[in-house]
Amino acid sequence: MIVGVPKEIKNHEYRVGLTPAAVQEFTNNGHAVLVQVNAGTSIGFTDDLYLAAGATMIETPEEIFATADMIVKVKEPQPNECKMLREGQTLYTYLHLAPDPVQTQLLVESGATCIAYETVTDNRGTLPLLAPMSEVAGRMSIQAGAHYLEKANGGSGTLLGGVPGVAPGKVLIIGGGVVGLNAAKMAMGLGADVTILDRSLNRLRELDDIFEGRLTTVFSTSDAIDYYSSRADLVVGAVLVPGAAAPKLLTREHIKNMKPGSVLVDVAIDQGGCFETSKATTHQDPVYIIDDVVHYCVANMPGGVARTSTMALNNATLPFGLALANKGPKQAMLDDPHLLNGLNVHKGIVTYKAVVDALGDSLGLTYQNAAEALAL
Ligand SMILES: NC(=O)C1=CN([C@@H]2O[C@H](COP(=O)(O)OP(=O)(O)OC[C@H]3O[C@@H](n4cnc5c(N)ncnc54)[C@H](O)[C@@H]3O)[C@@H](O)[C@H]2O)C=CC1
Ligand SMILES: CC(=O)C(=O)O
Ligand SMILES: [Mg+2]
Repeated sequence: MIVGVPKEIKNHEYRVGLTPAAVQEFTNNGHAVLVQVNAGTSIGFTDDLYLAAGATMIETPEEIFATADMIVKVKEPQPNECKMLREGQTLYTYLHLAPDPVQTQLLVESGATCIAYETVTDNRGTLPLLAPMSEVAGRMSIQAGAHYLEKANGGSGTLLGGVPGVAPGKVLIIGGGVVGLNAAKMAMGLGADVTILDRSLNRLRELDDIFEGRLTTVFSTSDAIDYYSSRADLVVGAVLVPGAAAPKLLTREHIKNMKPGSVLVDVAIDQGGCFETSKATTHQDPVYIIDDVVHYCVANMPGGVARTSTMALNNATLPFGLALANKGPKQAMLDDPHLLNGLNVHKGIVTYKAVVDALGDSLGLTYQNAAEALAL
């Protein structure tokens, strides 16, 4: 098949869908790969490296979208990219549709087969194509939080690790999955006082074991959020209900009761955010302040460390990408229920239940099971 890799166009998004090493795997399997000129140059993946891996370099995204059977990207397609997709073409990338009616409508209209990295599953019940970026974003959340706690950056002037004789800063992490675990590792490494909330008791047990009791685990209730957020210097939003819009767990009232100069990092913003006052921001303009609380809500945090993130993402996406190319998308999904779980839209039908639950009424969508839709 012909695989196309356009340059990412979201604000300060320097990741790229395929590394040169991944391109080599596709060409070794007999596929043609079209890569947009300069798609990876800024992170050291030069056009020469792609050429050496067997890619053909293409000047414009229009030509790539017009020619490729499968488009491999990182971020959700922007409106002008959605309009270039067509029936019979496969899109393999992050989508995050539940909080995004505009993109959902455009993908439905395109007729394309749209596979969302973030809803592909595995045998362990986790999300293997989301996990690497959650590892990155979880680690970055503490770096970002520490930065904005500095006085000159709008924060209270608190050092997360404290110093001998001065207590460390308090970090509250809401959601103890992959983002939460990685945020905790970084915060503990800095010497902060860390509390994690989760709805899963089993997950809280695992976290207690991993950190040998050195952090506080608390079952997530609104009462617990009330208590711990009012004392926190930094709150990281890290909940996920797969494919669905994030629940708004930290309300405007909670935020009013927080200490002035405290910082919120809403990593869950790509699913709409889990704080009532969150709205998506960019790497160029990452923060805003409401009720004296700094809000950091960058929806593509891993784009900030694009070289590490591109390699981490490709490690996870490559096996499924090769299956899609080698078997053809339909057979690859029918053979692998975990990949089939990634299918969100096919021939104008939304095949992911949580997306229809979030947007079905407003967009007039009806749900159809992914395997049935593929048979059409
Ligand atoms: N902004 C960005 O650049 C990035 C955002 N993300 C997002 O971060 C979010 C978290 O992702 P992961 O950690 O990989 O998910 P995960 O599935 O590993 O963990 C989510 C955790 O939230 C918990 N949870 C669900 N409802 C809860 C509630 N009401 N209260 C407390 N905990 C609750 C679950 O039990 C689970 O442990 C997702 O929305 C993901 O898309 C991930 C990477 C980059
Ligand atoms: C997961 C996601 O949205 C990102 O890595 O940008
Ligand atoms: Mg206040």
